[in-house]
Amino acid sequence: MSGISVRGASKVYAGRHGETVALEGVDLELPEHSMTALIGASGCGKSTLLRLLGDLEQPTTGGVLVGGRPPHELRRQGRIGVAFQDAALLPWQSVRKNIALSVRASGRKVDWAEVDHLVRLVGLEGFADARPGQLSGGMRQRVSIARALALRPQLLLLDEPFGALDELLRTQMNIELQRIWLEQRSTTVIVTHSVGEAVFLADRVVIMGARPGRVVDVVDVPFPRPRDAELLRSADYHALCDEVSARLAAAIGGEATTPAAPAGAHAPAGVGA
Ligand SMILES: Nc1ncnc2c1ncn2[C@@H]1O[C@H](COP(=O)(O)OP(=O)(O)OP(=O)(O)O)[C@@H](O)[C@H]1O
Repeated sequence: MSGISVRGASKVYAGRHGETVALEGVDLELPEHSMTALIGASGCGKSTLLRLLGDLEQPTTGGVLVGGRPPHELRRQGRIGVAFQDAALLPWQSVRKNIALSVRASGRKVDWAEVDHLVRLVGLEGFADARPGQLSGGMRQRVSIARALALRPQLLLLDEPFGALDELLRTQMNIELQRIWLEQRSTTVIVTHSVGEAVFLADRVVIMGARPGRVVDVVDVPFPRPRDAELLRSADYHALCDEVSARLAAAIGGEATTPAAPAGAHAPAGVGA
C-alpha cells in the first residue's frame, strides 16, 4: 500500500531573516503505483513537498500519509527510494558499492546481480568499479537513481534526476525509467522543470504556484504505456505539452511559452528508441 494522501500541508522554514512559507494548504491524492510529475517555477516548494513525502522534513501543519501510514514507517523499512539533485555518493566507494549502500542501510542482503543489472540499466557498464570523483555530474546522478531503485522502493522520489543530462541521454533515461517503473511499479513522484519530460513520464502533472507554494492545477496524461520515442513526435503529445505549458504560465503569471518547454520543441528531434 503506497498511495499518497497530503492533507492541508504547510511548511514554514524559520531563518535568520524571518520565515519562509514554502508550502501552504497543499491537498493531494496520488494513487498507488502511479507516476506523478511536479512542475512549477523555481522556489514554489516542489523539493519541499518531495521531502515531506519522503519523511526528510515534517509539515508545519497538516499531514502526509503513504498507504494510510506516516511515511517514517515506510522509510524505516527502507522502502522509500530518493534521488535528489546533489547525488550524495560516498567518494571512496565504487559505483557498485554506492548503489548497494541503500540496500545495506536498510538491513537487507545485497543482491549483487541486481546491482550489476542496475549499473547496466543506467548506462554505466565499464564504470562499476570507478569512484564518484571519476564520473561526470550526470553519471553521478545516474548512480544515485540506481541506488534508489536498488531498494525496490514502494515510494520513489526523484528531484530533477535528469536535469544535468543532455537532451538525447535525458530522453533515453526517461524511456528507461518508464521501463523500470513498469517493472517495479513504485508509486513515483518526480520533480522536473521540463514540461516535455513531465508529459512523457507521468500519469498526472501537478502544477505548483509560488508565494506561497501550493498546488494550482492538475493535468491528467492519457497516453497508454509503454510510451516510446514515437509518442514524442506525435501531435497529441505536443498538443498536451502546449496545454500544460499554458496552464503552467497561468500558474506562475508568465508568458504562454516557458524556457523549460519551448512550443513545438518539447522533445529532441530524431530520437530513436
Ligand atoms: N532548509 C530551508 N531553510 C529555509 N528555507 C528553505 C529551506 N529549503 C527551502 N527553503 C525555501 O523554501 C522555498 C521553496 O524551496 P524549494 O526548494 O522547495 O523550491 P523548489 O520549487 O524545489 O525550487 P527549485 O525549482 O529552484 O529547486 C524557497 O523560498 C526556499 O528558499
